[in-house]
Amino acid sequence: MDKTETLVAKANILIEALPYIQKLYGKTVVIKYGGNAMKNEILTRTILQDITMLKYCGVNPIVVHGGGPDISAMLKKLNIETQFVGGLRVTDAATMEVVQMVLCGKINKDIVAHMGALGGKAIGLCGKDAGLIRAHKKCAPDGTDLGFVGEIDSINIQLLTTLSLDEYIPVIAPIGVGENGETYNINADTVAGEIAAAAHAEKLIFLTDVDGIRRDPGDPATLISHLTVDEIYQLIRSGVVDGGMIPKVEGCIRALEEGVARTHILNGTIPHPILLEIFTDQGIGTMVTDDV
Ligand SMILES: Nc1ncnc2c1ncn2[C@@H]1O[C@H](COP(=O)(O)OP(=O)(O)O)[C@@H](O)[C@H]1O
Ligand SMILES: CC(=O)N[C@@H](CCC(=O)OP(=O)(O)O)C(=O)O
Repeated sequence: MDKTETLVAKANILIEALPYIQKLYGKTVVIKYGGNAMKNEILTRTILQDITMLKYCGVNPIVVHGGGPDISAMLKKLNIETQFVGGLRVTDAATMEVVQMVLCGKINKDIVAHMGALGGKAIGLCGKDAGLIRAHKKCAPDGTDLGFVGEIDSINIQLLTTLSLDEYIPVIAPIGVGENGETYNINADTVAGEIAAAAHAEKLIFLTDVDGIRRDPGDPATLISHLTVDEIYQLIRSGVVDGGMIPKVEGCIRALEEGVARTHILNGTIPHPILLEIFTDQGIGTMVTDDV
């Protein structure tokens, strides 16, 4: 291949993205970046590059991040025991302080700084900023006292719209604020689902540590590329979808209820998962929609 042919081949790759960019131009894409997918700095960089690239293509990404493993590691260092009930961390006052420090003080600021270094105007927020996520104490179905675990009442979507229109990329830590200023710990998947629903986003993407939903959770060859909401309910009932996957599919269902067209569960431990999903025909991972 001579120099011109190489340049034309490069240009063609860019041009292939055009129809996908046209479809998403000016639309909102909510991306949940899970703690289990955040472990490798080089891969994290490719994800933050993808998000920055989306913004420069005229798409409005909103990022919600997790950080469960980092919270657990910090609690362990501090000799604070941690317990999960139904996938939610039982959060007493001491745990809440650590959750807030790790999510808002460390992970949120690290993501914002990395995205800033890549040229993205990332702005770090938690639910306390301008009442972004209002919440009240959540009651577990079995009556367990979950402490400061929150249930979402409302999302200040106007704040996110304003920031997106001003070219910012909101990066949100999943902490809610109560009526009297209480701090609440909320599962990041739940926050992402509610924000996608409130924003009437075009897409909701969960980046996790598996390639999507599998018929046999231990066997990568059983990846399911498309599921409807009815099929998801069957998979939950049969125990195939379990543990940390449950809040993700619930987030998908919540977003679909509010008119979000497509929701996806993707592997965040491979390079450029977002661009691969958005800018290629085949897509990757599992797509959940409300019809066939
Ligand atoms: N049917 C399934 N297919 C794939 N993974 C599943 C399934 N059911 C449960 N899981 C589990 O869900 C996990 C992802 O959730 P989680 O660990 O909470 O990730 P994150 O930190 O990204 O939120 C997977 O690592 C896997 O162990
Ligand atoms: C109530 C509750 O469980 N909150 C989560 C918030 C962080 C989170 O959801 O992080 P991942 O997405 O990495 O799991 C926690 O304390 O771990």
